[in-house]
Amino acid sequence: MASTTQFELALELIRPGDVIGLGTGRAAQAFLVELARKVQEGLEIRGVATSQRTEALARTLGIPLIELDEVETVDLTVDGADEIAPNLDLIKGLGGALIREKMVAAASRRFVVVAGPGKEFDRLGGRGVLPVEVVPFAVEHLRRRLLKMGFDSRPRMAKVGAEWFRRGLEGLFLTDNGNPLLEVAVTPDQLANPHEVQRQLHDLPGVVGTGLFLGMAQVALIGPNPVDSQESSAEIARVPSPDFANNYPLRILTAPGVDWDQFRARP
Ligand SMILES: O=C(CO)[C@H](O)[C@H](O)COP(=O)(O)O
Repeated sequence: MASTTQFELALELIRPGDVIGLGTGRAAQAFLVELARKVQEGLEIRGVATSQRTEALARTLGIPLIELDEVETVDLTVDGADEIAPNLDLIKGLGGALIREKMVAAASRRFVVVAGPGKEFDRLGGRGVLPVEVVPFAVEHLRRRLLKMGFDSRPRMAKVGAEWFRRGLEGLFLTDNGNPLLEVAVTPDQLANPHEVQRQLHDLPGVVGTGLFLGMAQVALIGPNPVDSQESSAEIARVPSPDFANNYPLRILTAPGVDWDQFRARP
């Protein structure tokens, strides 16, 4: 158990024939590398990618892919998170894939978060940023509407040089859906009732979706994540050395009402 990583433990939840939701971000991609190894050894699964970036990496690694359109349910989704609250409410989407990630998670019988240190917060909003995807029409108008609701925001700008950041009009970052991403400043007090905030934001015409993933994750596996740069997929291919993994305790968090042993056994 000492040298088990969060990615190896997530792998143990997979059964032959499963459809696996493939998350986006460093932790999700480290899981992809482990999954690819199992596929090479003969494990038969099909993956549903949550972003173009993940799709490209999965293809490179030889993981068979299908579209979400082809299935009603995904057996297991493994994805990262930006914030994990004690009840496993999450903030996701700082990697820009929140809408597809949420669609795949919503279709999943089981949704497991893999994360490195630093993602756990006593209260949602601890990191101070909530990603919100909006339509490209009248972004400044939308920002003013948000400000009147008490939410300051700024549009994410395209990062030149990182291949997965698509450059949009006026230098805005655009998601895989072709939409800008607003980084909304939030505090734990503002997110004290995250369901209400979710409702308010969804009620605003022009908002496509938020990075609030409420009541969706059943398990979070927190452990070493050795990938500390998103600058190239070469970085992503780095996997934990046994020594690195040994130095971090693996922690298993469950949502209210979820028992790890039952979850793991999966009838
Ligand atoms: O939601 C996400 C992408 O939209 C990522 O899962 C989240 O940003 C965590 O990424 P990382 O594992 O790189 O810290």
